[in-house]
Amino acid sequence: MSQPYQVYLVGGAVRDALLELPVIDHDWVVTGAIPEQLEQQGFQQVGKQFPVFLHPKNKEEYALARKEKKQGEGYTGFICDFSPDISLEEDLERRDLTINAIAQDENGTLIDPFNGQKDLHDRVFRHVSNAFIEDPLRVLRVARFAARFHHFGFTIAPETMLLMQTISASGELSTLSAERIWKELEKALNTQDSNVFFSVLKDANALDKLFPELVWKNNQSLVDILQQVTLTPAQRWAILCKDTPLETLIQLHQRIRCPNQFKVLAEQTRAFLENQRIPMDSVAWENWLTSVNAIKKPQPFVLLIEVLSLLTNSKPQDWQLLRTTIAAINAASLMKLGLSGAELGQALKQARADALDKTLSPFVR
Ligand SMILES: Nc1ccn([C@@H]2O[C@H](COP(=O)(O)OP(=O)(O)OP(=O)(O)O)[C@@H](O)[C@H]2O)c(=O)n1
Repeated sequence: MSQPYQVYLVGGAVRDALLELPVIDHDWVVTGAIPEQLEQQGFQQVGKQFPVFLHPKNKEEYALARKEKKQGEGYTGFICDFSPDISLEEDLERRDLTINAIAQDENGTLIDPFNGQKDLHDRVFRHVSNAFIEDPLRVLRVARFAARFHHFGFTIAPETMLLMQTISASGELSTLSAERIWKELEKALNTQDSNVFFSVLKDANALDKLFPELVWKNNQSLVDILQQVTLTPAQRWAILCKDTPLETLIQLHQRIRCPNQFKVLAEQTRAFLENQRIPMDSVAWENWLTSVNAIKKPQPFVLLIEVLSLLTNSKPQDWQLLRTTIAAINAASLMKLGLSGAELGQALKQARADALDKTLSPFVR
């Protein structure tokens, strides 16, 4: 007969509930079980190296309690032990921060062997154990949590910052994939204090290693601009990249495999600031023209105008006038002028570019 096993809620769900924040993802850890027991209950295994199972109904993640031993470089070089005698404490000990190493059993009782509740109360990010340095991604995670919880007044424990600097000095950051770096960066850009992400990386001596191309000037005016509540993550990225020369920015975007919507806006913004021009994507144009309310449903062009307005302290020419002008520039109106074929296409492009230039003229130096 199978042994009974225990299930605990862990990680972000417990932390966020204690901070009275909404909880979206639930991660569970299971002790005293072997994979077959969970499979018999309809759980589906998803991770091979780290045994993680999906709940048959709610699809939440259940991981077998585990201990790892680092054998190689980076995040992947682990030998993993997930035998059923691994205790909850042993599992929690290998987690990144004390505030992420609090578990809750099925009765709602908190199990907190590393005093995560105290650190939550004192607003401190503190590593749990020296296993922290075995995963270089944690430098980015701490920087991202620092941005997300900045308004709560969190600080990084000096001994944890020392470990982050140790990771940076080890060269292990170079083992992180572009996808993992982007994932953390994108989450940081979703917070209003995204500049904190970069200042923490700088303090950890990781900024030059992770984003050597970025020319980032951490001053109050940048922070004030980033604090605008209505900014989208892509707009924040464009603002953070404003001092990076266009050529270098293009290289950075290629290296980190930046998604198009972030890349285009940041490159267009920088091009304007350098008084260069990148031809506007015609699809973006059409979208903008056809959207009923450009503010409610921001299109790339509108996002660009907003960013340029903030960075240059100027206002664009009357938008409504631009919309009317551009709406009037369509194939039918140009055909009336006797244009057709390639000539018509070219004229259409030119007329739209002229109208765009006129609207954006206040931003051109
Ligand atoms: N490199 C990592 C990644 C994750 N964890 C542990 O796994 C938990 C779940 O990870 P994840 O879902 O990535 O992050 P959350 O802490 O839940 O935070 P959020 O989902 O809000 O980003 C973390 O709380 C932490 O205990 C860790 O120790 N080291």
